[in-house]
Amino acid sequence: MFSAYEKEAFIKAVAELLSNDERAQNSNYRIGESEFDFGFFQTKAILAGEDLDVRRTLTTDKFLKTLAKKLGKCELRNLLDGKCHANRTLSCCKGEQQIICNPYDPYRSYDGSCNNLDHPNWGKRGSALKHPFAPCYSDVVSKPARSKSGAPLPQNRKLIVELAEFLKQSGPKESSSLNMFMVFFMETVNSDMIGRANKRAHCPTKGFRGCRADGQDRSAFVSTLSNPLRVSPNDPYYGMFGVRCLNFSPQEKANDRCELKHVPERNMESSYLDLSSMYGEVPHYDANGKLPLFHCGATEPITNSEPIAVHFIAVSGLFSKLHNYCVDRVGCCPQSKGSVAERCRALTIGVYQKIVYEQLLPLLFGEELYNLAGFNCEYNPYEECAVSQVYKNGPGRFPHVWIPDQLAYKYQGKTQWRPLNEYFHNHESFDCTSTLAGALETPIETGRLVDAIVHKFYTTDGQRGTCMPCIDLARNRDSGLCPLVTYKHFIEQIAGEESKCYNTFEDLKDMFSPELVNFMAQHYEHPGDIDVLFSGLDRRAYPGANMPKLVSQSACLEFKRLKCTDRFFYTWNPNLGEGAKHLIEILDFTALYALFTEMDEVPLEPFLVDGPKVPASEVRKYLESVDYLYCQI
Ligand code: HEM
Ligand SMILES: [Ca+2]
Repeated sequence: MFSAYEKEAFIKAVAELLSNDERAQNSNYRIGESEFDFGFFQTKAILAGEDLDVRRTLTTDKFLKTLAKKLGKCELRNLLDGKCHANRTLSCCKGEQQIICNPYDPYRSYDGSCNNLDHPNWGKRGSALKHPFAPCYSDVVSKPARSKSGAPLPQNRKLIVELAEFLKQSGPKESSSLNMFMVFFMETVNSDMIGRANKRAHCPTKGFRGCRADGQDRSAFVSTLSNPLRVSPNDPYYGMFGVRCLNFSPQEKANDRCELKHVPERNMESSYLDLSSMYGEVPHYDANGKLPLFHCGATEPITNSEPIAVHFIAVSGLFSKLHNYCVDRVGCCPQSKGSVAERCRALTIGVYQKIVYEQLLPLLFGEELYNLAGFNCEYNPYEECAVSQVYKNGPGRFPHVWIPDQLAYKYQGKTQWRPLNEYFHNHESFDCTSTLAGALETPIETGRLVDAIVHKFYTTDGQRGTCMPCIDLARNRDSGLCPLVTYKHFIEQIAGEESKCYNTFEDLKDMFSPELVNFMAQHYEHPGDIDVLFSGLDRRAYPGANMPKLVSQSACLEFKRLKCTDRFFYTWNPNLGEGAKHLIEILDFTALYALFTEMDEVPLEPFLVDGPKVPASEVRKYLESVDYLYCQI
């Protein structure tokens, strides 16, 4: 029957793609310009070279959904686990596009291809995330997981609102010395390793609707491009506005080889930490090798990303400005060989990787875990550079809870506290130095889910917004992630730790406070039902770490893989000159602040509030004294 199912799947896939294209053209299906969430779920276009991949993925998806109806769960699971036939693919997938690499090319590609010479596709933009173990869809292929009893999991928005209320009442009250600059830098890193892939059509859109513009109900124009979240009429916040529906867009999978296996989502960035979201998919420089820059140093791809706060632009702008600064310096050298743009790009990426691995990660993980994790690896060409599906839709989103209600804006030496949502709109009305200076002074929020993310995220009128943790939970469930305790066992196995079983809610006391255990017992049927997103509520932590234990273990695995599988990682990139190596040692955020902002005093510890500062002029003077190094990059 396989070939009949395949034919049927192909027809369904083509029909869906055609209908998506039609809907992208029809304004009834699109979120309108006057609506608060215009742009929030924006979709990229399916480009000419990507057509076939998208269609094959969708065909296989339809095929697997048919199998889910015809086969028993056990049979289907064995098939997708590869236990019946190795590497089985659909017949429509014959013929693979070959990428030819030049092993002597001294520079990275822009899409990540050819970083691994034996597997040119590894880490490339458009590749699949990875399932470290089989997902837990209730029908094995696509339907959301259910509770042990078979009942649906707790209702999304209700669970999040009640969790927010619980944390307000009895959550931990400690404060942190980490600042929001660090969070926006982490967001920059995140956007470099994971690119969102909402389901696409051939023309880009600012988002497809699932809800009516007034939010009071689902829209008549709901389609496969949207999957709106329900809100109860008794909702403590949205109830009074009559909002019963929140927009939400499902994401695209990536199975371009039509494999019969568990299929993860598509990553629209290269996985490598190569500033791909800043540099873009193809080189784009002026005649001198400089990046054309917009407000706060935004490159064109950064200008086109949404939803983003002006801080995110300003942080990535520090790196694009470094690129251009380098081009200016190299231009003054008596002789220079090779592409100036590419050598400055390699330097900029080197500085950025150094900050991530030598400054950010030790601070997040604490010394013990940092040393335990084995970041001192050598280049490993045998492992694929990929981000895991569970990290992306579960523990990797943990830093969202650090977002506060208000962020400081330090204009002409005076601090104003402004609500979060303001920074997402009219970016050009913000002064970039004041924005960054404010982020340095704003401590992260710990232990609470603030109204600015639970009710008013991305609002334009200060009242009606969307619910970011609800979107996170919806992503967790949509992508079929297995429960928290399953993931915990998986990590424990890797870390060589002992595992215990969780049969009763009481058993959770090793990782949750007694009050939280109570909360969970009131909402879930069984401890084994709790969603992995709540790994962020783990109260255990490694000594000196700034993240909960399970989250930091998860992040460790990802960052270790991204480093050790990168042939051009700055510590072993043979194509960096002596000047570049030296500059990478010298340049950090203190230097970038001194060079590219108007601050009189710049922080020595840029990720901490109230850290020590030094006069920017002194830093600049020192940096000028090493300008000669640019001639040897
Ligand atoms: C103020 C800072 C941040 C804002 C406003 C923000 C906002 C968002 C938004 C709107 C999404 C898309 C949600 C969806 O449709 O699935 C998202 C996704 C995500 N965020 Fe954040 N985020 C921030 C910081 C961070 C940080 C610091 C991290 C962790 C390093 C992070 C990790 C993620 C991950 C893993 C995803 C899913 C992948 C993706 O869609 O890019 N975010 N974030
Ligand atoms: Ca990248």
